[in-house]
Amino acid sequence: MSRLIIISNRVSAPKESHSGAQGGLAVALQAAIREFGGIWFGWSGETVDHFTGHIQFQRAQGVTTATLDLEEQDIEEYYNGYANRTLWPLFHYRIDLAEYERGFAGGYKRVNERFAETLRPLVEADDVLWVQDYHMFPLGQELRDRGCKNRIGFFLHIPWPPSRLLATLPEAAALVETMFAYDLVGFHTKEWLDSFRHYATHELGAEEDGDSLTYKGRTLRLIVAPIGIDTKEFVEGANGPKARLALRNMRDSAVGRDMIVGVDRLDYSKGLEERFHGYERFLGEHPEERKEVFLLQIAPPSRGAVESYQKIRSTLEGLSGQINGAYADVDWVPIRYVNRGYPRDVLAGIYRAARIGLVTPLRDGMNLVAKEYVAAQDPEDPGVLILSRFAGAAAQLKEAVLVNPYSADEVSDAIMQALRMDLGERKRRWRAMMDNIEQEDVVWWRKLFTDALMGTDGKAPLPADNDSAAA
Ligand SMILES: O=P(O)(O)OC[C@H]1O[C@H](O[C@H]2O[C@H](CO)[C@@H](O)[C@H](O)[C@H]2O)[C@H](O)[C@@H](O)[C@@H]1O
Ligand SMILES: O=c1ccn([C@@H]2O[C@H](COP(=O)(O)OP(=O)(O)O)[C@@H](O)[C@H]2O)c(=O)[nH]1
Repeated sequence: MSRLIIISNRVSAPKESHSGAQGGLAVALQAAIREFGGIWFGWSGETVDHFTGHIQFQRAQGVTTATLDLEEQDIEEYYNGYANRTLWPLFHYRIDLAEYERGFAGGYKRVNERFAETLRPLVEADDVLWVQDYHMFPLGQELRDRGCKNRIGFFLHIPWPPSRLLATLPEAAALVETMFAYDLVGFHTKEWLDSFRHYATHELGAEEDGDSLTYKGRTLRLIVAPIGIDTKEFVEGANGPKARLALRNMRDSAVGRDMIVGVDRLDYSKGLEERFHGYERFLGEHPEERKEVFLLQIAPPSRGAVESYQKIRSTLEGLSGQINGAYADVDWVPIRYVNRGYPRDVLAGIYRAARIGLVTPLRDGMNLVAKEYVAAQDPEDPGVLILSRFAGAAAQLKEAVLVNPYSADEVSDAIMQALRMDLGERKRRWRAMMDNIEQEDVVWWRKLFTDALMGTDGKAPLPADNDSAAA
C-alpha cells in the first residue's frame, strides 16, 4: 500500500492527553497517516534567524511529523503577507482588503520552493501526496519541477472566488496554471468547484471532459468533498464531564434567559460586525424580548499581525460597547463579548446551553462551528441553528434557518423565528441536519478524497501519462 504524505501550513502532532483541544481535521489527518503510514509535513510555527532546511522529525502515537522553521521575513511575506493579506481576502470576496504586493508574491513562492526542496528527498516512488489549502497552491508544481512524478492531490478549505474577482490578482493565470501539477483538486462545495472550472476553461483555455480538465497535456480531476466533524467524538464530548460542567455554569449564569451563541475566530469573513447589527435590530424591534435573551460571542483573536484583523478587533470592541451602552440595564447586558478561545469539549457544553446558534459568515469555505453546534444539542430539546447562506455548510445543512448575513432585518427576523419555533419543528430540523452530520463526518470526507486520489473509488483511473507531461 502507498504511503500518504500530507503537507499543510500548520502541522498537528497527536497530543498525549485527549483534552478535546485538537481539531477534528487534525484527528482525521492523523488517522489517515496511521492507516497508510507516512508523514505530516509543514511549518513548525517557529522562527529562526536563517533558514537551514533542517527538518525536525517527531513520532507520537503512530504519526510521524516533519516540520521546518521559517525566517521572520518568510513569515511576514508568505503567511502574514500573501496568504493572509492577498489570497484570504480575495478568496473571501474582499478585494477591497486584498493587497497585491510583489514582495508578498515573491516570499510566497520562496517558501513554497523551500518546502518543495526540503520535502523532495523524503518522497519515495510509491508515495501519494496530499497538499492542504491556499498557503501551498504552487507546491505541486515546485515538486514536479524537482522531478516528483508521484500522485499529488490538493484540497482547498476556503471558497474559490468568481473569475472576475480572481482576475484582479496579478498572478491569477500563473497560479491557476500551477494547479495543473495536481492530479486531483477538491473543494467543499460545487459552487467553489464551478468557479475554479470557469476560470480554468474561460481564462486559461483548459479543455473540460466530465469532472476532468486538461491543460498543456496535464489532466486534473475535480471533486466536491465537504469536510465534516468527528461527530461520534464530538457527541461523546458533549455528554462528558467538562461539557456538562460548562452547560451547568452557562445555565446558572443565564438565569432563565435564552442564550444566543456565536463562536468564531476574530476574522472579518465571519460577519461579526453585521451579526451585531442584526442583533441590535432585533433588540430595537422587539423591546419585549430585551431582557429575555442575551448574545454570547466567543471570538478568539486571529492573525493579529495583519492590520485588517487589528481593525476588526477594535471595530467590534467599539460596537459591542455601543450596543451594551444603549440597551444594558443594571440587571442585564445584551452582549457578552469574549476575546479568548475555549477547548472544544467546553464549547460543546456552551453550544448545548444555547437556544440559538448564530453562524453568519459573509463567506466561509465550510464552517465547522455550525456542525458542532448541531451535534452538541440535546435530541429531546434541540436549539435552532441560524446559518448564513454563504457558508459552505449551508449546502448540507438545508434545514437550518438560512439567512443573508448582510441583512440586519433578516438576521433579526430569524432570531424571532427561532425563539418562537415549537419543539416539534426544532426536533424535525435538528434530526435532518444531524443525519447529514452523522453520515458525512470527517472520516467520510477523508476517505472520499483519499479513495479518489489513490484510484480506489471505482471511477476511471487518473491518466497514467500525467507525470511524463509534467516533467
Ligand atoms: O491557521 P490560521 O491562520 O490560524 O487559520 C485557521 C484555519 O482557518 C481556515 O479554516 C478553513 O478550514 C475549515 C476546515 O475545512 C473550514 O471549515 C473553514 O471554513 C475555513 O475557513 C484555513 O483555511 C485553515 O488553513 C486555517 O488553519
Ligand atoms: O474558542 C474556540 C473557538 C473555535 N474553536 C474551534 O475552531 C474550529 C473553527 O473552525 P471553522 O471551520 O468554524 O472556522 P475556521 O476558524 O477554520 O475558519 C472549530 O472546530 C471550533 O470548535 C475552538 O476550539 N475554540
